[in-house]
Amino acid sequence: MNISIIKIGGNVIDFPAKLEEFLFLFSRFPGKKILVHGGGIMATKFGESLGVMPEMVDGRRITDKETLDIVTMVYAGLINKQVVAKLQGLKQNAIGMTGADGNLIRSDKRPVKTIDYGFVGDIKEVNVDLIQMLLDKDIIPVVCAITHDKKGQLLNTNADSIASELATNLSKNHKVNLYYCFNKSGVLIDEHNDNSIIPMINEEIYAELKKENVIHSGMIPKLDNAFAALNKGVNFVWIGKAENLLLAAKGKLSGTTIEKHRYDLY
Ligand SMILES: Nc1ncnc2c1ncn2[C@@H]1O[C@H](COP(=O)(O)OP(=O)(O)O)[C@@H](O)[C@H]1O
Ligand SMILES: CC(=O)N[C@@H](CCC(=O)OP(=O)(O)O)C(=O)O
Repeated sequence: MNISIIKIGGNVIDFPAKLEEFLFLFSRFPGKKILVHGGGIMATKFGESLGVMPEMVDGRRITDKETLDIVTMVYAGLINKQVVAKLQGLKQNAIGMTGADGNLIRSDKRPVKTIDYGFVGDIKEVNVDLIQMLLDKDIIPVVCAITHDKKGQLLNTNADSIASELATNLSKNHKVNLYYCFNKSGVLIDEHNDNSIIPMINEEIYAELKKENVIHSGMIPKLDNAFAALNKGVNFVWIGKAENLLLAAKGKLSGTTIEKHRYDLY
């Protein structure tokens, strides 16, 4: 089976017109598909309105008890259910899920090393049978950034990592394409110039551009997840603008394609 995993983040979700447009394009996306969403911007705003200030380290949210409650309400509640309702309105039979639902994604609380991330989960197991069952029935999983430890504890897990792990686990039995949609045209040479797209990136170019600080902040975990997926058997990984999703699906140049190692280093 060919499966497409499509991820959207806070920069699309937080703008109603962009979200509507994206969901319309998603509804037109052909074949078996899964939507993974974050919503970090909304969680930050909602937290701040309740006096809970965000703390991020390397693109990951430090998640204390109050923050876990907030992200659960925002990701698993408001965003997930609104997205599912909108997809139903577009005649897409979507089902909203956290990692706890049907034991979809089990994770371990990240061990404390130099930093205590709190209730943040690192993914250990994906219930691929459940996804297979849903896709076989033409039901579209809409997966949010909340997982569980199977001992009763919910955990906050970066949505880029969820998309990458779902893709990797499904690629053992299927041909999987992974699309990271965000607010820019792709990985850029100048992040303020949407025309400066790097059409293809491999790990050598990535290392170089990271050293030069051309690639930084949220793009680092995104690319780490993208390369991890490709190296573990995912067929195709793309990073680009949400509105170019269908162009990417048709193989038209529109964003950044992740490439495997091309050269041996002597
Ligand atoms: N070279 C680069 N090209 C594009 N974006 C970059 C680059 N370097 C850093 N970024 C930043 O990474 C961000 C994307 O990461 P993130 O905010 O985590 O995405 P998402 O919207 O999926 O949550 C961009 O909005 C941009 O500010
Ligand atoms: C542990 C961790 O950092 N979790 C993320 C999950 C949401 C997310 O990934 O949202 P975007 O895709 O919108 O960035 C967070 O709470 O910000």
